[in-house]
Amino acid sequence: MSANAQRLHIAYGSESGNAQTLAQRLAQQPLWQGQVDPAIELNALSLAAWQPGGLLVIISSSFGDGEPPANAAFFLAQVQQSDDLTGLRYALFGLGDTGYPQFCGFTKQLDAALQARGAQAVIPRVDADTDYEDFFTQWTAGLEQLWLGHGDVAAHMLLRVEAYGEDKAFAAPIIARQCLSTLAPGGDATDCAAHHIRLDVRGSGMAWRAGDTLHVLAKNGRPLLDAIAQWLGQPQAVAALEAKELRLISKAVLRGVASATGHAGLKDLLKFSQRKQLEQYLYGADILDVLQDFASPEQVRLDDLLQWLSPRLPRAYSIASPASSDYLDLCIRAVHHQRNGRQRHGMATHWLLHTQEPVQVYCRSNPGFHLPKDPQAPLVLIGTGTGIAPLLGLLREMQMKEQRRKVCLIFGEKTSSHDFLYRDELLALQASGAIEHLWTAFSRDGGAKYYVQHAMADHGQELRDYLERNAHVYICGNKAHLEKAVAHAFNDLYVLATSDGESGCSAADESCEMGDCWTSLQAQARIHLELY
Ligand SMILES: Cc1cc2nc3c(=O)[nH]c(=O)nc-3n(C[C@H](O)[C@H](O)[C@H](O)COP(=O)(O)O)c2cc1C
Repeated sequence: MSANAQRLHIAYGSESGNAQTLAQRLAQQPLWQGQVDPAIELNALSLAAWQPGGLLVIISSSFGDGEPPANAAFFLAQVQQSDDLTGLRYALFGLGDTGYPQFCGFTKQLDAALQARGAQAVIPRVDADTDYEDFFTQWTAGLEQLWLGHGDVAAHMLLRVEAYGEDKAFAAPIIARQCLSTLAPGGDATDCAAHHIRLDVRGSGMAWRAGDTLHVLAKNGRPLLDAIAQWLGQPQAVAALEAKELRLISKAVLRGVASATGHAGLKDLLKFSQRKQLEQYLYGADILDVLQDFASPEQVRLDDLLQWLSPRLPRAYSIASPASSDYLDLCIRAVHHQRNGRQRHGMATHWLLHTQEPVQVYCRSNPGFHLPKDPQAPLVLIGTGTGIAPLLGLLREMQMKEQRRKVCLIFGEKTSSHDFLYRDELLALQASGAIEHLWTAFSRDGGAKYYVQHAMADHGQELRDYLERNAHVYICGNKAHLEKAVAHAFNDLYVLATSDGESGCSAADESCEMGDCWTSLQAQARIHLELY
């Protein structure tokens, strides 16, 4: 192509500068120097003055509700007013965010409008998510191939993130279930506390990064549906309630039941002053508990119940896999308890552990738990139980990107013999140097209780070294205790160091003004929390 003196015209639509930066970077590629003009805003491009033989390269974001950025809206109008654009050859790179319902809405609309008028896409349109660097690199390489006359590579390049969500989930088969806990001699699979689950998402175009969450739309278990139908005396309730949320009971449901029954105890429980008692009551309760405890079947109509209950809610799990791979790993804990004579288990967890059907899933971004931008920044990873999952995701993503950071991992669980989750993989990462320090805190290994905060205190000097080198701290685990315990342990690192007569910190490190190390780390956005 270069031999026949083609020209490349690069135009962008950009609100906050991302597309503009990419367009400018593209214009600077050495391959087409002398045959490219500086990148311009899309609105400055005149289709009436278009010279045949050029290649139009458009990089644009979408804004508002899938609309053009302000500096691109006029170009779309020009396209829409054109009758025939045959002979116009273009490549279109869309930037968007799958968090918006109209993902890449503008660039999809522009692509359709250009094609409808006979323009020819030399590379299929790109739909890129916020993490667009990889796509941009591949797309640029495709353009270069095209420029050199190897159009085939580019013509078959499909760089598209699919925007999945609650209304459009991906059906992912489960291809592995594995017990992560070492079972006691004679123990069976029901004693297994933590499980590794692998989902096959090949071909889905699903995008995520380590630290993101997977949302699972689980089905309600048949025993619960049957029991509610039996209580109501209405067999049709099974099908009617299938898509309803039967476990996470909102106040709106309780108000509905209270108004239908006039139950004084339930009305009391709904008072603001009773909010602690209400929280306790609802912990582990399902709608059948509420009906049995506060209503009789003749007081509740199925139609009313359907109105009170919300659609079933997705359950979120931390992803343990690196960015957008073929398989998506989870680490989940099986929870069981008895209440009102019925055996209970976590709805989605039970579904993931037992279903033979593909599971409806979609990813959601969790930017607060992504790897730090600075590729040198060391990491302090602290996780308890299944809280290891996103930390493992970060470690695996670093491996994939060949990032060498200093990493220390503190893992807490009950016993070393049963609960050292992902033991072999973690030890292998340590042996390879990907983890510099691996400290475990097994609380029930005998003697005094030993938790992650104790491991932190025992390795204070190493931790202070990490913090002074601007380490980022990632914490995942139990909402009730972990954050507080770890925050105290960080503060103590400096209090103790100072009382020992060591400064424990360099003058350059603000985090070392650490009467309050924790607050200081938070203010510097170096604490990343994922608590549940
Ligand atoms: C207020 C706002 C609205 C947005 N609306 C959409 C949208 O409807 N569809 C989409 O795919 N992305 C949407 N985005 C994401 C942007 O397209 C994305 O951040 C892009 O990288 C911005 O590129 P730019 O800096 O070149 O404008 C929106 C972002 C913001 C801040």
